[in-house]
Order: sequence, then C-alpha cells, then structure tokens
Amino acid sequence: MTPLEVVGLNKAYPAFRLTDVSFALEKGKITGFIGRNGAGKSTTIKSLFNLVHPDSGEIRFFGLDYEGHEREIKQRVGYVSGAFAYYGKKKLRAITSVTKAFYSNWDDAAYKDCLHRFALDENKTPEQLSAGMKVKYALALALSHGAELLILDEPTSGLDPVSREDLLELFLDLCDAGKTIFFSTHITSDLDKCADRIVYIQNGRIVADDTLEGFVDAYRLVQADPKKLTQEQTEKLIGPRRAKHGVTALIRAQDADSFARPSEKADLEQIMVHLEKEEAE
Ligand SMILES: Nc1ncnc2c1ncn2[C@@H]1O[C@H](COP(=O)(O)OP(=O)(O)OP(=O)(O)O)[C@@H](O)[C@H]1O
Repeated sequence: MTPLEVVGLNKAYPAFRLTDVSFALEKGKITGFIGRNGAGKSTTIKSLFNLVHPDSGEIRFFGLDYEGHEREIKQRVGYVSGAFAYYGKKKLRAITSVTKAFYSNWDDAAYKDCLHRFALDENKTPEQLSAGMKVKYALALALSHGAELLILDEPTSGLDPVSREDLLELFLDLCDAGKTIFFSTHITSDLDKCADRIVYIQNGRIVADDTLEGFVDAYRLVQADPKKLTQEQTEKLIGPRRAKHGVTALIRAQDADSFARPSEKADLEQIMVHLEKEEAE
C-alpha cells in the first residue's frame, strides 16, 4: 500500500500557486523534497494535513482519504516541523503525558528507548532545548506512537553538522526498520547521503520525481570557455553560470560525447543551481 499519494494538488495564493502537484512515496524509502525558498515545499506539506486548505486535489495516506480518516491517519503518520512550537515552559514529561493520550497505540517502552537514544532529559522544557533536541523530541513522540510514515519539514535546518549526521543515520536505521520518510530540505548534501528518491518542486510545480540515482545520472557538469564552443554545444548548456575560467553548466548525460573536455558527475546541489538558473532565464 502506498504510504502517501498526492494527485493534482492545487492551491492559489495572491502571489503564488501550487499547480497540479502529484507524487507518491514508496514504502520503506527516504524521499527528499527539494526546491528553492518559496518553491512551495511547506505549502505542499501543510496541505497534506489540512493546515493549508487546497483548492483541489486528492491526498491519500495508506490508500485512505484524509477527510473521513483523519484520526486513523494521525495514528500512523508522524509530522515534524522545524518550526514546531511546544508549550515552551512545560517539562517534556508533562507534554508527553498529554500527547500520549491521543494515541491508541502509544508505546512507553519505545518512548523510553527514544529518550535514551536521543539523550533527552524529560525534566527540561522546550525552551531549554537546542534546535536539534527539539527535532529529536518531536521524532521521539512520532516514533512512540508507531508512526509508519514520517513527514519532516526541514528537520535538519539549524542543526550543526554532527547533529545532522546523527539524524541522517537515524533516518537510515528507521528506513531499515520499514519506516517511510519524506523530508523537505535545501541542504541537498543531506539527501546525497541518505535519499532513495527525490521530488523536486520549482515555482509550485513538480519538475522531477525520480530515484536519486536516476535524477543525478541524467545530468553531467561541464566547464568550458564559451568562446570555444560551437553553436550546437552552446545550445546544449543548461543554466550556465560564470566560473573563474569560463562557465560551468549542466548538460544532459546523453550529450556528454558532444563535448571534447570530459564532463563530471554533478551532485544534487550543482544540478539544482543550474536548473534554477535555466528556469530564471
Ligand atoms: N498564508 C499565505 N498567504 C499567502 N502566500 C503564502 C502563504 N503561505 C505561503 N505563501 C507563499 O507561498 C509561496 C511558497 O511558500 P512555501 O512556504 O510553501 O515555500 P517553501 O518552498 O517551503 O520555502 P522555504 O524553503 O523558504 O521554506 C511563497 O511565495 C509564500 O510567500
């Protein structure tokens, strides 16, 4: 059963529009949701939980419509937002005891495991937690009610490199345990390390939905002196940007043989910066 399927989601704001957003998640996989600032990542994620009311579209968790199955879906899905505000002055112990009452399958042993694994002190208040600890606490709650699907809106932003690395390792462990993870980020190097799939949103439209490998292997990176390129080669450049010596640009992998100088493999960040340049022109 597909953990999440989004079909034809539309939402218009005065100066922005989500247009026909469709994608599906694969069970047990980590899917990265990428796009530049304001591309529509948070609007899409909030629409999943009716925190933003879409104008149209279908959203199904585990084959169930959100409307009519909200309670069941909330038991099976954990939503963690980097900007989540808890009762700042209450101790974690008190927040947990309120939260657990909402979940029929709350597992105290799993919760204790998470506290231990994340080195969380229940006597602290959210105000006393660092950004990374807040994300870990939110994850601890999600994992303690047996969430099968974790939807995380920028969980690694604001974390130091070591905490980010810890979290990515945790995601890989969760994935091995059969959980499905969907997380938005613009720290694309995090996804190079752990994602199986990439969903890429540009100006409110999904422009790629592929395996990480398939997405990355579709492009190559070239460096060239534009004066030495033929018209045909110039036309093959995607989002050329000035570099110290000439330009760097993406090309489609199948065009690599048209260039004399060997092209390199591009990473997600390089692909994104050139595709965004191309889109802006
Ligand atoms: N409540 C709202 N009313 C009007 N416009 C909104 C509202 N919420 C978001 N927007 C606009 O929708 C666009 C997409 O915003 P969104 O927060 O979804 O982007 P994002 O991809 O998550 O960006 P970031 O990476 O910066 O968090 C932006 O132009 C934003 O200004």
